[in-house]
Amino acid sequence: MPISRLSTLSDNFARTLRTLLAFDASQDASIERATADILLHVQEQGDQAVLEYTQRFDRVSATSLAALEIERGEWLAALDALPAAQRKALETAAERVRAYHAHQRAETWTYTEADGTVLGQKITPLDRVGLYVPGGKAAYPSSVLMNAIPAKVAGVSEVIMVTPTPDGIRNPMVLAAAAIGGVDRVWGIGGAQAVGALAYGTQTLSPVDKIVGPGNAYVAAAKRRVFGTVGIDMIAGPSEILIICDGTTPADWIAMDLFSQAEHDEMAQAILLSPNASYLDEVQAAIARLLPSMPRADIIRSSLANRGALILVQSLDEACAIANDIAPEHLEISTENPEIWAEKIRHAGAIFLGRYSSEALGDYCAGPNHVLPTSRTARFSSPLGVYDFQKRSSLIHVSKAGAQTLGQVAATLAHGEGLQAHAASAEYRLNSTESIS
Ligand SMILES: NC(=O)c1ccc[n+]([C@@H]2O[C@H](COP(=O)([O-])OP(=O)(O)OC[C@H]3O[C@@H](n4cnc5c(N)ncnc54)[C@H](O)[C@@H]3O)[C@@H](O)[C@H]2O)c1
Ligand SMILES: N[C@H](CO)Cc1c[nH]c[nH+]1
Ligand SMILES: [Zn+2]
Repeated sequence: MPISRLSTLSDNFARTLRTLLAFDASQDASIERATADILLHVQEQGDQAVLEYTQRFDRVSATSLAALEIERGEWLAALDALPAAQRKALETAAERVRAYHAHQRAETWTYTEADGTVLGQKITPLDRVGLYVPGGKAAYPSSVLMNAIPAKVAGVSEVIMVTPTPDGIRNPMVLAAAAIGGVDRVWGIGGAQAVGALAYGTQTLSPVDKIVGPGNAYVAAAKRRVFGTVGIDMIAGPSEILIICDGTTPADWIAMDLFSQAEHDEMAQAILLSPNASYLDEVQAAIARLLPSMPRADIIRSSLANRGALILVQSLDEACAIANDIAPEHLEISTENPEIWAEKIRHAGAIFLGRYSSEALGDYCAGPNHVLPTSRTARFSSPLGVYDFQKRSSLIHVSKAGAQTLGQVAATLAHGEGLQAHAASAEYRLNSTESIS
């Protein structure tokens, strides 16, 4: 099974690791060109461009964009028809995701100074957001919940979901999840054209204020490009898993954890760090043995061959340092006393502690969000959360007494900046004889 074996002791380790990580799919030149082209056409031609790209990439035969809206009746019917076990699992996951995200809700706050001046921060939910739910190579009902629930917990009034329907096939579990998650409208469109439609609006689809959600390299590149016209949450591209293992977790478990992210996409990245060379041999053997039975073996094989690695480290301390450099989307710490190592981790989208916390549980139902920063952006980005759907406005209510002290400070600074109107605006209120409060 071709997967790179690296050792931190080899001379070229740092360079090899960089090459392995360097590939940022959303920056790939051909993907960038194609995405720019698609966005331009959507901006210029609206509905017609979205329709044509959807026909081309998703092989959908609709003749108007309006025909690609999936009506609420269809989601409710999908929910009703869902096998009981699937419905229960979706509802359980939704409940856990809601409970977790309720902790993130920020509230408006104020405080009052001695002279009666009130300062604070007002929290307002966004008006209208677009959720991108991927659907090219797999259907993601779980991503519907992960996107929609924090938006609704934040109080967003209009939640518009887009998701591709390859060959025109509408996934019933995705539609049922839209009903459970409280989505307002659903469109069967995907890729860069869907991001463009949400950002610029078309004749049929009104623009949104912010686009959130994960997607493939085209989606990630499109989100990067429309940022500024709309807000975006982060770059959540092809999935990544980094595992630190002390060598005592069953090798099959770790092999399957690597597969679990590799199976998303040929561009997904799965890496194992261990100080135990014979354990890396065991995991490699487990990969070779288990892979042929996986339905998505081809995707897993490409992902592991192109972007995967089993890396021999000198110590778990060194593994933590490498993890911080990689800043993975998901980090599993599969060791004794994982808390000790977790304390040393500064950059990771989500940290899974202990041998029983498989990353797959976080993907579906642990509660925290599975929309996470990829491509090393965990150095500065956070998981999708309620905070992505809330914005803050500063509140400033200066009392008459406060205007006397603040007015002097402001006027002095304004004169220093040579901005006389600013100074005068503050000074008018000094020792004012006006009786207004
Ligand atoms: N980071 C996260 O939180 C997270 C969560 C779930 C999934 N993911 C990732 O999301 C991705 C989902 O990818 P997907 O492909 O299954 O679905 P997707 O919905 O992201 O992409 C499908 C769309 O890509 C476009 N496309 C495909 N080939 C194209 C081409 N040659 N030119 C232009 N456009 C093209 C099409 O419009 C198609 O509708 C995976 O990489 C997965 O790892 C990430
Ligand atoms: N691992 C993905 C985030 O990178 C999320 C997901 C959804 N379904 C399965 N996995
Ligand atoms: Zn996953």
